[in-house]
Amino acid sequence: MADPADADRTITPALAWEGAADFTDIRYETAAAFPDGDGGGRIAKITIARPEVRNAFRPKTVEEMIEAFTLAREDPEVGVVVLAGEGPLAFCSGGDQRARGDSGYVGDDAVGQKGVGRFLVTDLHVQIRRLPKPVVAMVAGYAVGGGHVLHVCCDLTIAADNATFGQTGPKVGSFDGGFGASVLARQVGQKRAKEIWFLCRQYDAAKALDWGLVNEVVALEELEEETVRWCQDMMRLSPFALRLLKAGFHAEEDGLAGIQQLAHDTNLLFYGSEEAQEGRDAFKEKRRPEFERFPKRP
Ligand SMILES: CC(C)(COP(=O)(O)OP(=O)(O)OC[C@H]1O[C@@H](n2cnc3c(N)ncnc32)[C@H](O)[C@@H]1OP(=O)(O)O)[C@@H](O)C(=O)NCCC(=O)NCCSC(=O)c1cc(O)c2ccccc2c1O
Repeated sequence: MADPADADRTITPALAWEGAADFTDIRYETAAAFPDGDGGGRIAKITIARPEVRNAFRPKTVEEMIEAFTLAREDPEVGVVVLAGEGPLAFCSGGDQRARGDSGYVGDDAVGQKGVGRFLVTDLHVQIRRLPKPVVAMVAGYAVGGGHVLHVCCDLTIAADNATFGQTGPKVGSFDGGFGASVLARQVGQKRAKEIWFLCRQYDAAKALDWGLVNEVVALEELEEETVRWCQDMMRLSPFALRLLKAGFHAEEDGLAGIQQLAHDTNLLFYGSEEAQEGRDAFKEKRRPEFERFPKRP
């Protein structure tokens, strides 16, 4: 049970967030990363805004998150994305059990899902893994069930002192044997990942830090300030280097799909070369490409 005293604690806002799109279940906001003008770019923040159910997600919530992550990806100003939950009590409590049908989660109003059970959150996991910008989970309170899997899928996690982590699937007749198990095992090791899933215990922030499940633990009040500091540090670095690093980390873990992303990221670089441009120009000019001009590098 959440500590009732936590309900009166407030996370200090660190940036002047501006609403950047209208959603029902989430908020999508962006802010200048360096309000003092000491750098450029923006940070995007996606907040699950259903505190009455500890930020559990229904199909519509996931649909909106997918749209928001697409907005963040496509915005050339945005360098880092923060994923958060509304309020001090929960990051996310996983799938909304009231929307759980007999063959997945069912949405009444979500596009293309009327009455059809799905695990749409799977698409969101893949999207976060593929997003060519760092994604930081900012965890206050509970990150449990599918909410725990969400933070596992993020690149970094900054936790508040009241954060509580755990998987609940086997308690409620569910499990995530996808990234929820495999990526978790990469993060904390097989024995601990199996413990988390097989015993369904809850772990406090100190234990999560000790296990390498989170990157940093701070007072709840300072959670956003600390998260933004980490984002600012990344915003000062080469975005393409970070993109390639993320793809590199996932290349092996995500199998052929991971290698594909890394390979296509190298295409982006190759297209900028004279050698690649010679191929394109020769085709357009209907002539033989002069690739002999380019070195056969050792
Ligand atoms: C998160 C809690 C530990 C918090 O406990 P606390 O005592 O602080 O608060 P309450 O229990 O009183 O909750 C307040 C209020 O919120 C409602 N609520 C909380 N979580 C959910 C939820 N997930 N769905 C619906 N409603 C929720 C709760 O009923 C209360 O409402 P009242 O009207 O009674 O006031 C604790 O709440 C808790 O343990 N929650 C459940 C956590 C859980 O089991 N989540 C689901 C796991 S399964 C899952 O998430 C999942 C999702 C997927 O999309 C998958 C996809 C593919 C494979 C697997 C998937 C999967 O397993």
